[in-house]
Amino acid sequence: MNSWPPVETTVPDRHPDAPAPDTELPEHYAHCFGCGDSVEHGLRLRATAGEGMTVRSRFTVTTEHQGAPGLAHGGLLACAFDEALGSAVGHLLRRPAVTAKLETDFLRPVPVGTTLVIDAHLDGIAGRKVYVSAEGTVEGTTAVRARALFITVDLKHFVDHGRPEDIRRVAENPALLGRSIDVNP
Ligand SMILES: CCCCCCCC/C=C\CCCCCCCC(=O)SCCNC(=O)CCNC(=O)[C@H](O)C(C)(C)COP(=O)(O)OP(=O)(O)OC[C@H]1O[C@@H](n2cnc3c(N)ncnc32)[C@H](O)[C@@H]1OP(=O)(O)O
Repeated sequence: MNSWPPVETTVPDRHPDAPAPDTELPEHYAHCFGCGDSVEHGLRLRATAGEGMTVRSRFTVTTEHQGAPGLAHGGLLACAFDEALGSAVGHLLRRPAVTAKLETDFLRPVPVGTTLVIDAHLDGIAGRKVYVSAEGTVEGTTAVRARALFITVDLKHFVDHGRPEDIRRVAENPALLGRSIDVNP
């Protein structure tokens, strides 16, 4: 296995405004496929802040998430990890960030009807680069591991690149961003 993080990093402190351990984390965007309650067949990940630089997420696999009969689609599992890892970065650092690289190891199939518990850990930062990893277990057995590089960005990143009508909807109704992000800090 390659060394991780792949570059020299420092381990940051939790942001002073990071949610306390055991706090249930809100969805970050109502229309997010990973966590949004408005997305009918979305993953609806639920997350809780952990101790130190950790966040625990849970994803229950439904019939809409199949790739093979009765088994979760690997791409959707990767999506669940993207969300879980991004949630750790966003909530613990209180900074917007986007995924630049995401790698997954699928060790065991994940059946429909089971809940994957994803423990994400923020491993280190180097400038704008944030390295984070996670392990997903089903009934105590490791099923998926993932590692990712997130890059911190300004909120302007989303305004510049997002579809204008969606940006406008959020500006008109900031509640779409849940309680995670203060658009007028
Ligand atoms: C007040 C705020 C509070 C906030 C907190 C709220 C709580 C929030 C809770 C929850 C959060 C949400 C959870 C969501 C989870 C899902 C996230 C997603 O799915 S994001 C969508 C998919 N990803 C994209 O769309 C990115 C597309 N890519 C880009 O836009 C650019 O490529 C970007 C921004 C990633 C980098 O572009 P550049 O121009 O800004 O910067 P450059 O110089 O290219 O890269 C910076 C450094 O990173 C390295 N880098 C970039 N990409 C790399 C890669 N693929 N592999 C290795 N290194 C890479 C570069 O080599 C450079 O390194 P060197 O500083 O020179 O050492």
